[in-house]
Amino acid sequence: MKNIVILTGAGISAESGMGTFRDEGGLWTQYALEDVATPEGFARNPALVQEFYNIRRVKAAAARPNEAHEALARLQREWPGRVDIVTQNVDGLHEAGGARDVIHMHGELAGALCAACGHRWEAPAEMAVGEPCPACKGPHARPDVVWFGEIPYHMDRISDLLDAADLFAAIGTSGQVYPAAAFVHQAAAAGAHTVELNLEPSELASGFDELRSGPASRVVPDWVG
Ligand SMILES: CC(C)NC(=O)[C@H](Cc1c[nH]c2ccccc12)NC(=O)[C@H](CCCC/N=C(/NCCC(=O)O)S[C@H]1O[C@H](COP(=O)(O)OP(=O)(O)OC[C@H]2O[C@@H](n3cnc4c(N)ncnc43)[C@H](O)[C@@H]2O)[C@@H](O)[C@H]1O)NC(=O)OCc1ccccc1
Repeated sequence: MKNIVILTGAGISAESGMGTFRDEGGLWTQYALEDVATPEGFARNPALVQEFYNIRRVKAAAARPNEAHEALARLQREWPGRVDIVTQNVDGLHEAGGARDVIHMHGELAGALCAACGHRWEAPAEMAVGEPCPACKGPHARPDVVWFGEIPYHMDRISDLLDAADLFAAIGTSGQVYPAAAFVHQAAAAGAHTVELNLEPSELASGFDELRSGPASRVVPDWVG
């Protein structure tokens, strides 16, 4: 039976009030990516970075999944083959919508990571600068998210899933950030049928076999059927 791999981006959570990065009024119009989503930015001004993620963590905790998240969870439950969800999003809305085994390739707002010893634990709603690590007691806590210049999580597992995909779908992503933006090519090379579901065709649209345009809360349930 067909193996389905689904890549999601900020667009799937837009209608849940999470905003996106590069659209009108997006996060990267309010903050400089270099200042808040790079290790160098964290070293320069950890207070600004913690503020940036504290605001998003509180927002994500209050957000509700939308019909797109719920439709993907239903597909996972009802499809006789594999359905793997790989997300670039750091919110927990896929799980809140009922999905399981979601692969967070860019980390999660709900997680804290010790930059010194690598220990991971559940992040407090508001993480302070110099938040102590419960393991090494050092003041090196950071959000457990993947910043630019850092290696995304679970890349080997994702690569194996792409090589075995029969159907690849990208939902709500602009295709401007690598290595996620290259997944469609790896899946296509493995013989997968590829479909992009987005508000409007992304920069990568020509690389897909099929395009479905419109708000995720409508086009994803329609696509799942
Ligand atoms: C800017 C870009 C050029 N930079 C990169 O790609 C760099 C690499 C790089 C540097 N220079 C380059 C030059 C050329 C190519 C690549 C590079 N990448 C990295 O550094 C990555 C690490 C990148 C991760 C950075 N962290 C994020 N987030 C976590 C933190 C946080 O969230 O704060 S990235 C961040 O932006 C990414 C893309 O954003 P999208 O989700 O696509 O959101 P966007 O706003 O852009 O688009 C929204 C879309 O939704 C649509 N939409 C809106 N509303 C709706 C709606 N209602 N319904 C449907 N669709 C909708 C819109 O039309 C739009 O198309 C997301 O992944 C998001 O997580 N690491 C790495 O490469 O390591 C080595 C490596 C490589 C291979 C294998 C191993 C190691």
